[in-house]
Amino acid sequence: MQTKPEFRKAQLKRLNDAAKQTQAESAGLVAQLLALPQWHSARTIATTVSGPIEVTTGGIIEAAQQAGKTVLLPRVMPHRQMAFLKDPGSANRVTSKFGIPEPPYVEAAVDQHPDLVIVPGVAFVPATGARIGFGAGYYDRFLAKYDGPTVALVPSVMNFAAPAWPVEAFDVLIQTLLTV
Ligand SMILES: Nc1nc2c(c(=O)[nH]1)N(C=O)[C@@H](CNc1ccc(C(=O)N[C@@H](CCC(=O)O)C(=O)O)cc1)CN2
Ligand SMILES: Nc1ncnc2c1ncn2[C@@H]1O[C@H](COP(=O)(O)OP(=O)(O)OP(=O)(O)O)[C@@H](O)[C@H]1O
Repeated sequence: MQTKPEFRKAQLKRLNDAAKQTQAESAGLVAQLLALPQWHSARTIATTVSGPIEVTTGGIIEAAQQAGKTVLLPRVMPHRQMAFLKDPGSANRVTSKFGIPEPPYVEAAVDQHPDLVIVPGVAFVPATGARIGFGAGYYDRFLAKYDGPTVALVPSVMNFAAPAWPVEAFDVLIQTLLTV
């Protein structure tokens, strides 16, 4: 089996090649999310601002706002921690050195206990909930301390019948995986 870094490198190439397909699949995955009971009962939702190779999250953010839910976005912090902060609106996000728009750090806007966390990644095994992300362990660290519901939107290029990477003890399984 490939190591995690080897698998991630090959998978990132596949994600780049499939970017248009992933964009095309996003609306259907978001529609499934909006039908979940976990979505309806959540007052606060943690998601991300998606990049070009990820499932488009703009529709999630809009739907949450329209439903009166609070949108929380991650900000990368020292020691590979993430703070989830209330979305200040697209005009007030600050682009990190990794190119991801993030909320500025405002202590009063931190909420580490969202009612629902939508987890990004580069590959998933829907049958088991296994996930591999971009490789810094941010979500694994966060989810280790989070006990609420988790969901991932899995486009076809990220869908694996079995893990093609080593699943380790600290890898947190995702509870609900939505597929095309
Ligand atoms: N749209 C989106 N936002 C997200 C994530 C995501 O997966 N998608 N994240 C999901 O986690 C967090 C940011 N994730 C990151 C993952 C890796 C690196 C990274 O590899 N940076 C350096 C290496 C740094 C290091 O090794 O400490 C690099 O690219 O060289 C940065 C941010 C929070 N925001
Ligand atoms: N709960 C944790 N506490 C401390 N370190 C952790 C924890 N979870 C993962 N790590 C560390 O994070 C590093 C990256 O893990 P891994 O390669 O699984 O990241 P990933 O799941 O792809 O990334 P991410 O979760 O950011 O999307 C590993 O070196 C691992 O030791």
